[in-house]
Amino acid sequence: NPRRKNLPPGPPQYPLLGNLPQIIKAHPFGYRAYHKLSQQYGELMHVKVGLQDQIVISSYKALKDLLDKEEISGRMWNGFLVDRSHGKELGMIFSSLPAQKDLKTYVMRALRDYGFNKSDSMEATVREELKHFHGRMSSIAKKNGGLHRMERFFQSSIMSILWVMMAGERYDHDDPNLERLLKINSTWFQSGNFGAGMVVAYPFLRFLFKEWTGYYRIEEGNEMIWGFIREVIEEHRNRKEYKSEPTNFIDHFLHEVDKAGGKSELFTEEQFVIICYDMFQGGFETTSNTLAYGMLYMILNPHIQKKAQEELDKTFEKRQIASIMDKTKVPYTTATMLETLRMSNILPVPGPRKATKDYYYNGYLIPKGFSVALNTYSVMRDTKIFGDDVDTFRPERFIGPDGKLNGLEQYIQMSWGAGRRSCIGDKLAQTTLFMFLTYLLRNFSFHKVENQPDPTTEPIFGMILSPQPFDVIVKER
Ligand code: HEM
Repeated sequence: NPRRKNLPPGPPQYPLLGNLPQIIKAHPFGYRAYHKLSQQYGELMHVKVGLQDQIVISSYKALKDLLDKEEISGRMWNGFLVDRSHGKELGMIFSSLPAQKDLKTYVMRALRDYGFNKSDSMEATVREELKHFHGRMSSIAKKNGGLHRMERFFQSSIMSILWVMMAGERYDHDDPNLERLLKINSTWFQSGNFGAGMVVAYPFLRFLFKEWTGYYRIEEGNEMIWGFIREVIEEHRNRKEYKSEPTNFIDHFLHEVDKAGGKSELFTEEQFVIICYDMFQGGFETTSNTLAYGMLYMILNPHIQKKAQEELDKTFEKRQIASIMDKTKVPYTTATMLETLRMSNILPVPGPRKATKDYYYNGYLIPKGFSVALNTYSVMRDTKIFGDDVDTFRPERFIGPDGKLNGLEQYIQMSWGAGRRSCIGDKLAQTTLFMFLTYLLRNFSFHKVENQPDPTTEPIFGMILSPQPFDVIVKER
């Protein structure tokens, strides 16, 4: 095939296996394997993951140049993703249909009416959550000498914040519905093990080896989440408020569904179920795990924690909750947050794009139908951008000689993708991270348990990375 000679370089392929042998040999975690292989094959690399052809983009420049191109603004939708939405291309994250664009625009506009992406109301929601969170942290500090096992610790707060944006009401930490939702999400995410990786490589395996591929967990998660959202819809329908003046996103959508009277492909209940699914999956595990990593890096680097606390003590009163506008007042703490995002990089290879048409870049062909992977891990570990010590946690790299942020922050923005398929939650995520981190460090301190080995920063591998559970001593300051 003459077209193939224009493909980007990549390792030689084996029949049926494609490049799986080289990928697995390079590193058991796919994203690190891509990092290693891309150092050999370049910023655009062609690999075959089992039966799936993929172009891997591994430099900041190529990502920046390519991600906003319409030709690669589709999203891969196969295997377990098809089952997630009943075999139909629905929702915002995984659909490549023209309707996705309209739906995303609608969701962002509608959510905005209820505070999403509006600085004041977003901060008010986070502030409210932090007030409750303080109580939780205080009681931890008072018990067992402050010893606490950090495991999915921030999930409930982050879900509460998201729920206020969507449903207009807050869940208490011990609300059984919140607990259910948290359990549902963890079921789905924990299925992202090696087996699920094999399901990506060979989608049909999921039907043959449900147990081995972990696919039964995905099925279980799907059932639970659809059920949960259907109950929410029913509850909102029974309340009937949506009929007159919707006061939250869910009611707003139901209002639109009724108005459309079955004539719209956007406003259907089935579409709504998948939108909620998208919001839970995109908006929840990501920010929570980044925050957990933040805590971990603080206990592993007490000198950095101390330096950030000194800066915060000079700038904020105890119990004062910072605003994202205060970022420049506390450059070192902001740099600590950026370094946390860089090092934890919880979505090192996010849900792949798909080329919907052929596209040429620097003479290389990205063929229609190929999957396109955004290898942000290679950006976050690029020694030409961040210096030789990319594997060290060092916030100073974001600070210039004048003591201010030096502009390297722009590279961290790639954590949220770019172009019309970029993340809708980057602002909420950054606001939450900044407000939580500043508040936590101003009011509490975090320490290693004496005589225990250092907790590892190696992640639990999954669709979204998370730190392994670790012990911490929390002290109120
Ligand atoms: C640390 C936090 C987060 C990270 C690192 C992150 C990262 C990403 C990335 C890399 C993408 C794909 C971008 C692309 O293809 O160009 C994405 C898409 C998306 N994210 Fe996030 N995200 C985070 C938080 C959130 C939050 C808080 C929400 C919702 C409130 C959210 C909702 C979404 C949605 C709906 C999409 C799909 C957009 C589309 O396909 O058009 N994310 N996110």
